[in-house]
Amino acid sequence: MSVGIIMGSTSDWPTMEHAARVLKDFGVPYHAEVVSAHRTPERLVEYAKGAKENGLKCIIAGAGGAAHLPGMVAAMTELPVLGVPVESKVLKGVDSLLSIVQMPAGIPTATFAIGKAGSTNAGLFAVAMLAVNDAELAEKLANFRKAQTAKVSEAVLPELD
Ligand SMILES: Nc1c(C(=O)O)ncn1[C@@H]1O[C@H](COP(=O)(O)O)[C@@H](O)[C@H]1O
Repeated sequence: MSVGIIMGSTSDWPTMEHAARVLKDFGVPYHAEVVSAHRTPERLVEYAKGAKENGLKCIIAGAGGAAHLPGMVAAMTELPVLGVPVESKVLKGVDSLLSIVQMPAGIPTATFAIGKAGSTNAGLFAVAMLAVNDAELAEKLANFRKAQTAKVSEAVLPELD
């Protein structure tokens, strides 16, 4: 049981490391690497076609700008692909978001929020999918949610002067 994390460039790591952090914290094995539909198209084909037999259960794919990576991976595997739009400099990630979200019917690609929140949630979503068939992981996820709720409930706002 392991999760693949891929990204179009090393420059995406500050965003994609949040997905990796979630998986690490939940004890889910993952393998992160750079694969680009544009810059390493042959590597992409090899990665996507071999993903299932290499033991991956799902793939978290992050990319920025003309973010074709998640959709192209989804085109070549039946594994669930979770797309993370990385915030781009010029268009603030709206380009990445729209590139990932508007897939043609037949090749579903889950799309998360732009940036850190999306990457974190993609990690949590992968955990939730794996937890369906893993009672120990399901318990960890339930405990995480309880702790999060408690933290928010106990939050104290500052008094005004
Ligand atoms: N969107 C893609 C793909 C792809 O979709 O295959 N490959 C690289 N890129 C994106 O280009 C941006 C700039 O990359 P550089 O920082 O390397 O110039 C990154 O956000 C990357 O995800």
